[in-house]
Amino acid sequence: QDKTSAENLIKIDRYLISEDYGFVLPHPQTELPSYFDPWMEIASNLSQLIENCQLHSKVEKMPLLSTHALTDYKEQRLAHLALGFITMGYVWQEGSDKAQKVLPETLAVPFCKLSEILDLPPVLVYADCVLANWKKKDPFGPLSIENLDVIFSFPGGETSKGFFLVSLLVEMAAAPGIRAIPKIISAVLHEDVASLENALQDVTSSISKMQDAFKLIHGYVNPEIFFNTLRIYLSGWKDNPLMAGGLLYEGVWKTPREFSGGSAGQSSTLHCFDVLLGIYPNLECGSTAAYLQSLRDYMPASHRAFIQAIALGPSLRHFVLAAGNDSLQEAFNSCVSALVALRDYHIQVVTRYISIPAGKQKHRGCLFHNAVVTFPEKGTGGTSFMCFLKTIRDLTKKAQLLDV
Ligand code: HEM
Ligand SMILES: N#Cc1ccc(NC(=O)NCc2cnc3scc(C#CC4CC4)n23)cc1
Repeated sequence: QDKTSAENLIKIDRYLISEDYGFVLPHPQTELPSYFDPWMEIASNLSQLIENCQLHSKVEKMPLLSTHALTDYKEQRLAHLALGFITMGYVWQEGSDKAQKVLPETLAVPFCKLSEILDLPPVLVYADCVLANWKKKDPFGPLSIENLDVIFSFPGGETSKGFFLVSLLVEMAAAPGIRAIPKIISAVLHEDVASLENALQDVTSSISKMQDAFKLIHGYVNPEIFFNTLRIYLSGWKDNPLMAGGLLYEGVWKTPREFSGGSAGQSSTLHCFDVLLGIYPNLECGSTAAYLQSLRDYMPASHRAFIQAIALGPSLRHFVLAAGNDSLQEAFNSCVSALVALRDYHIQVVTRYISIPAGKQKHRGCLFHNAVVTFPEKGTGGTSFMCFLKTIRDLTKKAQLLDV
């Protein structure tokens, strides 16, 4: 009885996770009822409005709209996405050293209302601009980068679009791996070594396909534009020296509130593989563990619950160790190695897209506005997020099962 309940606990469709798209929102809505045109016009022309310095006046003139009409889940995700883009544009349009400290109530009130409904924070999150920010150009065409487009983008044009679409394709490549997780859990529960080995191979091949998709970044994202333009718009207002106390959400809270910048640490995919394989950044890693844990609050509630359900399930590691079966152990270890390779590749990309452009940056002060604003700045070389990425990569390596 408890086996079937554990198996029911882990069925992905209960968590708004798609068989084909994983955590990606399938076929996102791209339009809202015309009542919301004031929001959609601004969000759809954000780069132009910023470049022509018209964004502020457009937002000030925006009517205070009610979110009552937004009853459908995909409408709510689209509205949170649109208001998220407008908010980041509004706060950062004068550059990272002249942040807007007050968000007008015509933006703050509906944005916070929608955030409450969706259990997301009132800041642009990964689930918005990567998972829900896409459409096919030709609806009957393939899911290839040439046939995909974003719904909204920031200044930096093709680079902004490329960054979100490449991340989307990596998330789509993860779908077979996510789909294999319930199979792994039930194989462990039924001590079915053969099915377990197959399901682990599905995860391994899915992770290597994620890395293949990742390679597209070099053709679609320009390092200088990423670092000097796009990065600014992903920044948040937590522990941010220039926004002490955070952003004032007018008409919502009387005092300013802090929220972290967008981070891919908010992607549920790697959290799932980490928990499945027993890669827990434990407290000895200090800020890494706390930081990763805090990122789960920035995920859709149902995705967060799925990660929790895996954590509460049977331990895959213990079962593989106890089985003492070489080929099973190899299947487990190749899964871990694929994850290490993906994180190694990611670190190389971060070096090319952040460390090198940062090194060319004349005024070093601008480095303050990381999207990850939770680490004290240590200057470019040992810059804090690089330590975070290397810590989590090294933790992944340690998850290998040594020959017993
Ligand atoms: C120009 C390309 C990229 C740059 C500069 C970049 C940079 C970073 C940085 C600085 C972090 C540290 C935490 C944060 O600030 O979010 C991070 C974390 C992360 N990034 Fe990226 N990233 C890039 C592309 C991607 C892509 C395409 C993916 C695939 C989905 C990805 C997945 C992740 C994940 C999962 C984390 C959390 C840390 C981990 O679990 O290893 N990144 N990235
Ligand atoms: N200097 C500097 C510096 C520059 C960048 C960062 N961090 C950063 O861009 N995080 C976001 C990220 C990392 N990897 C991936 S894939 C998709 C996304 C996304 C997104 C939207 C924002 C939710 N991301 C930190 C420091």
